[in-house]
Amino acid sequence: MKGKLILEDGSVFYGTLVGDSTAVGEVVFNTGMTGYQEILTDPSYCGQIVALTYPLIGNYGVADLFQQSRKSFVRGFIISELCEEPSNYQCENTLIQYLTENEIPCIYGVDTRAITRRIRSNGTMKGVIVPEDVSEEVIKKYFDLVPAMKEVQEVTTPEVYVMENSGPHIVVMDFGIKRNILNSLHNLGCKLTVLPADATSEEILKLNPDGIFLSNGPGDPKDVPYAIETIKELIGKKPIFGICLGHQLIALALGADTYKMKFGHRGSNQPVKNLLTGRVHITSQNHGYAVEESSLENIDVLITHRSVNDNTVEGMRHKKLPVFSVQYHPEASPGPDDNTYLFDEFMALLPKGV
Ligand SMILES: NC(=O)CC[C@H](N)C(=O)O
Repeated sequence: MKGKLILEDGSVFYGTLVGDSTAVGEVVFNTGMTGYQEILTDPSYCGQIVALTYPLIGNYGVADLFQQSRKSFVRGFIISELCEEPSNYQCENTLIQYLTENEIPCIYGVDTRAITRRIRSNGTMKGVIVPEDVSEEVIKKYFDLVPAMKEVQEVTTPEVYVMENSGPHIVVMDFGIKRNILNSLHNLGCKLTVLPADATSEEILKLNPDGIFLSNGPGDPKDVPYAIETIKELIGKKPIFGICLGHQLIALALGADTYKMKFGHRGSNQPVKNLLTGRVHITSQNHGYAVEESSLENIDVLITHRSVNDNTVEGMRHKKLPVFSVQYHPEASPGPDDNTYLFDEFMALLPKGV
């Protein structure tokens, strides 16, 4: 079926819909050449319509192995050329079938580079995907739909679960965690107890963990004030490591501030400088908010990493307490393995970690 994507600035892009896709969300772009299934199932994209800048998507199909969470939480997907004949030894299904079976709205055959240029000039915008004949009036109604601000509640685990192991015990606060973060910690021997986002500090400390991990997740970090309060109560009591949303929540809990970036960082080729070693690592990223550097001035933290592209804060460490975090995704999936050393650094902070 023919369809269109309408952006908040009034621009319209015509293409083909998978099924009779309809979607409304914040339109963002990802520059990764591969990893479309990991992007689809990364809960941090909940509430967003993702445009992929790489021109050919679907060419290696989909497989359960790449799944990063129980389902896809993206509101929609925008593709230039959708490959319907994948070729790969791991391929279990075609992308188009996966999108259809999982009812993920998608428009393809559109100029994703033009869309990206719009977003880069105007900043992240709301967008709507609809069949071609849908009237202006209905489209306006979609735009007026206030996006649900409860994304973390939508993606977090509904119940506590444990991944057994013989090493240190980590409590994971799940704000929308990617499977490869859990696997990265589990592969290092950690026993993981995964708690919902609204777990209290008493519930966490009662488990007497060796360390606490704060996950990635969707939306504005300021939309989860209850988690900020919990983290305030945990800082200094146990070693803490945070990734992406977890990093932003640590900053807010320490009294620093976060802000919305113009169009964010999403892709698997983002250069980040480790200021402690001087080395530049290629990183996988997916974030639209960042920690405000000036707000860290009077707080006891050291900026440890910076984006080489725009100098924004990409990592920090408390000067006295065992708390550190990064804005990017060291577990990759998709992306390079350059940054797995951060999980080793977390292990080194734990009483039973090495
Ligand atoms: N990957 C993440 O955890 C994203 C964090 C936050 N939702 C942001 O967009 O900045």
